[in-house]
Amino acid sequence: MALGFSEALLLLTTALFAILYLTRKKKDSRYPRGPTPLPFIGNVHQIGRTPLKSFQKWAQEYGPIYSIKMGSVDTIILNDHKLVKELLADNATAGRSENPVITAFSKGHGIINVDGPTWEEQRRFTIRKLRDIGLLKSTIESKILEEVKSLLNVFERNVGKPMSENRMFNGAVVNTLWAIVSGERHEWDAPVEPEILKKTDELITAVSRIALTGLIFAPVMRHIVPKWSGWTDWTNSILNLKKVVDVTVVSHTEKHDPNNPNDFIDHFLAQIKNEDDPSSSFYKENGAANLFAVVTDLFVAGSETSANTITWAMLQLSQNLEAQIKMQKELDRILGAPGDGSRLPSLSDRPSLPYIDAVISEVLRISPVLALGAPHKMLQDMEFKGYFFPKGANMWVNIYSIHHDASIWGEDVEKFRPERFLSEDGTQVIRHEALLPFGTGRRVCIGETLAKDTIFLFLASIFHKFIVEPYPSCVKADMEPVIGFLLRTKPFKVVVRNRGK
Ligand code: HEM
Repeated sequence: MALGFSEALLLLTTALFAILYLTRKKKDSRYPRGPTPLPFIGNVHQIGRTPLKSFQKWAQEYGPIYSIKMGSVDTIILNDHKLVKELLADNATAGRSENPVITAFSKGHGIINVDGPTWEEQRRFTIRKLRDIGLLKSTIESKILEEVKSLLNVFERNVGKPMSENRMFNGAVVNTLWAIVSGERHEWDAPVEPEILKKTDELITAVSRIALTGLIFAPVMRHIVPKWSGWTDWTNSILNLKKVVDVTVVSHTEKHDPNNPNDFIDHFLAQIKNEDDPSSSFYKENGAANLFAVVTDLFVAGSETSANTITWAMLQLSQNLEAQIKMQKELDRILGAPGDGSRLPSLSDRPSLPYIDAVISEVLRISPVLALGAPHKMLQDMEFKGYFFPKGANMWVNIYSIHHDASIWGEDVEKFRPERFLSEDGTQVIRHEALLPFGTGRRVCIGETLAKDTIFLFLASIFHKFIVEPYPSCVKADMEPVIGFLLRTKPFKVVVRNRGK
């Protein structure tokens, strides 16, 4: 009897599943347990529309270390801050995924998406140079304050009008980073948007799209549905940003004075010029490729994360007027009452402003914008507390679940309460070991200090000058995050009033 098409398809699929099941590689019995995966898609279908809740549910079911399969990739999820700190300090966990969608961005260069000698060399150099630039007289602080002044003007022009959260801080944050990297400053609030801002925005939109279509978990889609999956926009946006960065690099090369570096690109060019070791990641063309990759890494890692965190702070403070007023009283004590006699905050005021520090920690706790950090890859087999982690497996830190664990933070874990980061008399900031918004260990974020300085100066300046209230339709805003490449707020509006008048 001849088989019909659907019977043949069913037979073929069953046979395929059976072959996959029988030939699957047997895992070491100490490999972490987890929900049963399907062939090809793994556990992707079980993650659903509320991934953070699915991850939390699995942690309750399988414990602080469990495993899932993202497509065909073995992925270990860590949910306990003490275990995370111990594990991520070990070089064996410091690799990065070889996902072709992600590596299209950097092709073996830069910091974020590479491991091995290139990563070590580029990371060490970038940390050192960001610190050096921060110590120079034209400090990072003055560059941030330039942007703060522009932002205050925008707020001033909008007093009494509804202001949408959408892209409220992106221009100012990208400009801060661009000023540090290239020494150039653009009017981001000008009628014609600067190219660097436009292209960074395009790239971030493209990243959000590939997070939504699932391209990262099923890279094969780039060959089958390149447009729909977001692959075409993703690769185009990389090329477009590269063109803008290249123009700036060329103009820096033409004017380059190795004895007088002014910005990050100048420092990098001097390093390339002095490098005579062919195995170095600064050597000739390799150095040039790393320059582009590191500059774009700083943008991608630094701009949306900082801008989104400031947006979360706006939302929380507009919804929690009591905390906002406390913050303003503290600011008035140090900067003077808002108005003609007062001044802008500076980084040296920070130790005298513990409440703001506590507000920033609480925002980073409740809304860690990189909720699952950045995936790590096991560089070698590892045995750890009775578990076995094989070389090549991915490892994610569930920062969100650690930050929302009632056994660590107490029953009011979902409440915005900056006081949890203050001593009883309110004068000292408490550093909590389970607060990990920047990750930890060998791969910890290199921009933590810059991000905290930026967030501090932006919030202190805005809230000293303005009262920020919810727009009437947003009085009880929905605080649930929108999940994509980053945790974002749902759309909301605020109205600002001048405090000094
Ligand atoms: C609120 C702002 C920020 C947050 C929440 C944040 C968070 C993070 C996290 C969770 C990681 C992953 C750590 C890991 O792999 O375990 C990371 C990595 C990184 N961040 Fe940030 N970040 C922020 C701002 C910045 C800024 C301003 C810069 C640079 C100017 C930056 C540069 C980087 C780089 C280059 C990496 C990769 C480090 C590596 O792979 O070795 N970040 N960040």
